[in-house]
Amino acid sequence: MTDSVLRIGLVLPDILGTYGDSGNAEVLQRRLQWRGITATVAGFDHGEVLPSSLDLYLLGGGEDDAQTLAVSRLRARPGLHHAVERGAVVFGVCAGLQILGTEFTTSDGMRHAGLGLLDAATVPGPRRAVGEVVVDVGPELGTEPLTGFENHRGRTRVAGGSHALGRVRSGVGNGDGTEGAVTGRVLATYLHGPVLARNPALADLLLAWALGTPPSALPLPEVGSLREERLRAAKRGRRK
Ligand SMILES: NC(=O)CC[C@H](N)C(=O)O
Repeated sequence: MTDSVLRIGLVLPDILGTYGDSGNAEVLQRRLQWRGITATVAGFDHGEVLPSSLDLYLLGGGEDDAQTLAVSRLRARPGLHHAVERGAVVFGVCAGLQILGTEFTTSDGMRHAGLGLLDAATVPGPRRAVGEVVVDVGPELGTEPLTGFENHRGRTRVAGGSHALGRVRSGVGNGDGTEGAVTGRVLATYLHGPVLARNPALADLLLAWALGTPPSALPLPEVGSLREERLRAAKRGRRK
């Protein structure tokens, strides 16, 4: 972070951003603003060059074709890799998770190289995973349980260079009981929502990484009660 302004970039919002994932940028910006910290949000469409100088990058979800186009654009230029080498924070959702991994196979059986920023490989599952998810976050990150909505066919195996974000209490996630993947400051999940609106602790974890220090507490009781309600709803609607 330079000049006391945190710079947030939406990566290819024209093709990656199903289920309002671009709203994650708004959540981060607003949570900083409430603490008196200025943040800028800029979107970089697929015709534009993605700068490597930003503090925090967001990748949303997308259909198979959209994510195949996205990965070809991102592999053609080293912007995101240079940013990660500089210590920037990267947050991916669903297709974003799959793209950040080493490789993914789409529903048509085509295998595509990923960006290799996470040690995670994705193959199609037997059916789409659709519904509410609750995730118990691993002790490495230690935030409260996450809630979100998933809609994906891919199943992801996290290997030794990354660790899972957590374990699913309900829902499918990666498909083997785990959810998401993390390497350093690159973190990804299957959860839509926008997930950072539903899980402020995760938003603040990303902000702590980007700021280099945990942001001040932000007591918003209504956000807490909404979270409790969603956890209860996920329990009631638990999938078999
Ligand atoms: N919601 C998404 O981003 C879907 C990702 C991917 N196309 C899948 O179906 O697995």
